[in-house]
Amino acid sequence: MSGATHDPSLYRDRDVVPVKRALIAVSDKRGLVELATALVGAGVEIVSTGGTGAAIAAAGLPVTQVSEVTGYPEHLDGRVRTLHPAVHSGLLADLRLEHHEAELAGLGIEPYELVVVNLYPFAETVAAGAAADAVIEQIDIGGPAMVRASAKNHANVAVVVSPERYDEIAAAVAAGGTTLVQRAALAREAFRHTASYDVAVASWLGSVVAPDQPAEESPFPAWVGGTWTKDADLRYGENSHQKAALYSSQGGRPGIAQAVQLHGKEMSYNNYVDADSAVRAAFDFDEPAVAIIKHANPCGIAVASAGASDPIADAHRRAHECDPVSAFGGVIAANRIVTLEMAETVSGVFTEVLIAPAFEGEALELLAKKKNIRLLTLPEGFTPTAVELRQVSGGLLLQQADRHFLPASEWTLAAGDAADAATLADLEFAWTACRAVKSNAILLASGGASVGVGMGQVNRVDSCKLAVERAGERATGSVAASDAFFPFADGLQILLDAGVRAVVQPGGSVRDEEVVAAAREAGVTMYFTGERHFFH
Ligand SMILES: NC(=O)c1ncn([C@@H]2O[C@H](COP(=O)(O)O)[C@@H](O)[C@H]2O)c1NC=O
Repeated sequence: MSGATHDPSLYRDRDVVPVKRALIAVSDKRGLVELATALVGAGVEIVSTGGTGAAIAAAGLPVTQVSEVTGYPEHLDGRVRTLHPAVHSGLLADLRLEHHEAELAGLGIEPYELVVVNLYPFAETVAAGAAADAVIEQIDIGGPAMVRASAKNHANVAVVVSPERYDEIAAAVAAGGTTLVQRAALAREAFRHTASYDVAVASWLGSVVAPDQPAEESPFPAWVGGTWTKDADLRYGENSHQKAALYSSQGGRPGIAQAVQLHGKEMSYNNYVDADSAVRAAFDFDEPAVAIIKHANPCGIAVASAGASDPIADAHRRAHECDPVSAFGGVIAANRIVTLEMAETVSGVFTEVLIAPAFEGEALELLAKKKNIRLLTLPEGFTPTAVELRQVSGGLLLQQADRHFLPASEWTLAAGDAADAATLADLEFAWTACRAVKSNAILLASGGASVGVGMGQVNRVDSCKLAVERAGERATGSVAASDAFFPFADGLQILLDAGVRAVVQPGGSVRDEEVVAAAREAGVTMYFTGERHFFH
């Protein structure tokens, strides 16, 4: 229980607070000298920690070292510097209260009206791969303590945690002081900053130094922290009556949210969802690949054919040919640089979004002539998501992303003759590509390109019908992949009747014998992978 009285009549009004004394301790020294110059120009006394004070003094500006205020040298390798009542009482005194003012004066402690702090670069040190002890030294203790104290006391103190606010704060100081509204906004920013910092520290300790369980028991920690900052309000959500916004995860790996838009109208909520699916599908492949997505499902997916003169253009052309009707208004992802040749084929089709690692100059120039297409590049350092989070009411599901594609060498031949190399390559392509198709998924492929996709049906028979119908004549001689086992022979029979020549599926149904017999009777090769690719 705090000792505060909370008697509203005791609080004196304080809106504009003139700044007479500022405490500055910053790791990131960008803009420091300019800010200090402005403050000194406005008659502000500056108190600073070692490195910050040295930088200010080197600029020829007057500065008081914090050790002079505390009467203690900075000690324990700098672990204790500002952690002292002479500092913290000056930050926490609520000068709206007469007795705080009197107590502070009695102790001979002077208040601060401005605190400028940014914290030790913890996340950057982790990212640089530093050893645990070096990382621990970068857990800032004194900084967050000052930030939190000043933010709590924003009735009296303005706290600045970002160099982006320096101009604004210098202007306020010069104009006579900070306003309560301004200080409250800065306090909000300050607590978000320390909260994000603590999440980063807690996550690192929980995953690197002291995992909750041995990794072989569970790769998932007992606690998951995360903070996200808003990038943009979107025009609307999945539908126009739903409001929506895009957030970036702080400290996470860069992904679709950080993609750079080079051209076109604002990205919509559905554009982001589909672009994410498209990128994920294209990056399931190591070889040049293109995925065309509609409503989170591929309507075409292909890798470059061997010896293609322009591999990514070839992959796109063949992905498009899978289902040109559905590709209208599609979202395309390429896992290689978009070439002029690919741009030429894309420009002939109405396309919502094209996202890729980069664009050749001429490709960008050509596509940018089209008003309706959005062109995006993936952020630097992009890698496919390794762990997926999904919200469920009241909680969150975490799972490792499905990026495990058993090669044909690990499959079991269940029916027919062993496939030749070309057929096996096609089966491997189909098996990988069908991961990107919502269950129940059936994908027919030929020559490293999908030719018919049956997606999202609540029984496998309908997925087979859909895949065969979409493939038309191309079903004959194609190969098929099924994301999970055939529970009966009926779905498979549809594929066999359509002329499919080889099938890959997990196997494992109680009626596998019936299913294998149907394949044998049709003289069709069938492999079991022993692993499925459900996708919801
Ligand atoms: N130990 C302390 O009392 C302490 N007080 C302030 N700091 C941090 O020291 C940094 C500034 O140090 P310098 O001015 O020496 O470059 C800031 O990031 C600030 O958050 C401290 N460092 C760590 O906890």
